[in-house]
Amino acid sequence: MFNPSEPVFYRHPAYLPSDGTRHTVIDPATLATVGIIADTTLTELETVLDAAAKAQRDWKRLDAKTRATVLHRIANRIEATDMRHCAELMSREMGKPYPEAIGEVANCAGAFRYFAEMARDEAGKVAGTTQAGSFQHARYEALGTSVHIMPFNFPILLMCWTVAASLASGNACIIKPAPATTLSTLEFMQVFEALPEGLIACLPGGVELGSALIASPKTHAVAFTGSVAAGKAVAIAAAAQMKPAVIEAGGSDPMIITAHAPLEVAAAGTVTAAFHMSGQVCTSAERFFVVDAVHDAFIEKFVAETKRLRVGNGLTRAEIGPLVSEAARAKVIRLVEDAKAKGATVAIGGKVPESEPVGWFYEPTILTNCTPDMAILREECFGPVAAVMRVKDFDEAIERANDSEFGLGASVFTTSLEEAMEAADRLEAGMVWVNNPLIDNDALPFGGWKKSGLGRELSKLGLDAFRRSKMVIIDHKPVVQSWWYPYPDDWFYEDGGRKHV
Ligand SMILES: NC(=O)c1ccc[n+]([C@@H]2O[C@H](COP(=O)([O-])OP(=O)(O)OC[C@H]3O[C@@H](n4cnc5c(N)ncnc54)[C@H](O)[C@@H]3O)[C@@H](O)[C@H]2O)c1
Repeated sequence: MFNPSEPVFYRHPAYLPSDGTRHTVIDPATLATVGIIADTTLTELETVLDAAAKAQRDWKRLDAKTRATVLHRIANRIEATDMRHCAELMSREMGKPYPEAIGEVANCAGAFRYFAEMARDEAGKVAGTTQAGSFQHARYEALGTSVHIMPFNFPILLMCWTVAASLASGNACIIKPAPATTLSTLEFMQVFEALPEGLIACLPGGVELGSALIASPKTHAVAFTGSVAAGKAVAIAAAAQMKPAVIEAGGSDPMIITAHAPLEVAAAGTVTAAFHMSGQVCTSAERFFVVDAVHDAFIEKFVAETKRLRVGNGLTRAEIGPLVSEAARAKVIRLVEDAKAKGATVAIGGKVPESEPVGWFYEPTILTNCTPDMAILREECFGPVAAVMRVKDFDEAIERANDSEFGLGASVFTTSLEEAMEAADRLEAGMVWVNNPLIDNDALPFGGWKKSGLGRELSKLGLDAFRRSKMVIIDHKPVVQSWWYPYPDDWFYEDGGRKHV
């Protein structure tokens, strides 16, 4: 059994790498080594892809009901398994507070149940026919083997969203976890026990392995979640192979506090939206636009709520764990210092906590008096920092919120129905939340506009990403069609030219 004081050396049980490189996972709270992982070699990759192709040939031929039964078994297994070890590994790998890690894993069963039933519900479309005696329809079929390239921040939940849809569509799945969160992902793989051998695999590795998976002729679809820069590279690499790719990229979500905001609720909600997982949620609220009429009252409450947060190791009673890496914290420091140099005021935080000198911690921070020339209003910060800008009114807030190359999510706190509906209409984002940020729903499409992504996860769109349509026309009463060769004589002018169609 896992011993937290001993680093783990991990080799994938099915494919033991012999001569590959290794990477070390460091606990960002203590800087201790959590594990040393043997990365997948390109030779091993071929073996895994061949096994996936073999398993997929049978999997895709199964009837939808049987496939759904297997997916429900996976969901049952997730619900029945003691996931404390997996959650603890996740906390130690990337700093996520333990209750959030256990919550993430517990939430995964829903996607398997949802896609199991959705794939059963419809497998295509029967169209009204263009002529009698013809059965004209489109059916959905599996693509083959899908590649799932994952980020560190929700290594298991986000993997389940696309893996469930892909399996339900009849595909094999190859998962490439983020190097930092390989151990918890490998630990979670036990829930796939009910699947035929070879149909799913988790391969440790970095960018080189991810690129090889996309380039391989043995893979047929890509699901990527990560930064905008990597997402662009993945989209281009997939396009070069004409492979469909769902790209879930980064963001810098706006949060609007209107003159009609319920301030108590807004202060509590924004603390979670900004600082949940130390701001390392793709839909973390980073840019705050607060209407002048309530600005000072809101900031007072926002600061008071933030004071209640405890910074510390995610395995202790702390809400704010460390950033995932030294580089991640360096970026936060750069953005805060740039904002301060350009006139921002630190309302709270703005520094490395004295209580946590070892790990990659940063205090939950509120910056006021922010202006659009500050890098923090242009770049994704991905840290526990709320950059607040005072705006004249609701219209200015919407305009400022949309002034971004990102378009993942956007949130508003208001009790005005008119403002809520206006915000839903006018915000340029793939997801809009009014009075309840960060929520998702398996039945609704998840994804971003602009540079925040291409394609959608979850919902029917998330299923369609892993299947291809085939138009099928069957004439069950065969007749010679009027337009078939040779052309009838009366289609010609007397001089031999064609008259009309
Ligand atoms: N839109 C969403 O749903 C969503 C959800 C979670 C996280 N994110 C974003 O993810 C980022 C944080 O995650 P991260 O730091 O792990 O992201 P990252 O881009 O550094 O890495 C993500 C994954 O891509 C792989 N990778 C990187 N470059 C690659 C390439 N050229 N070819 C193939 N694979 C490549 C990495 O090894 C890793 O597995 C943030 O920007 C966050 O906003 C987005």
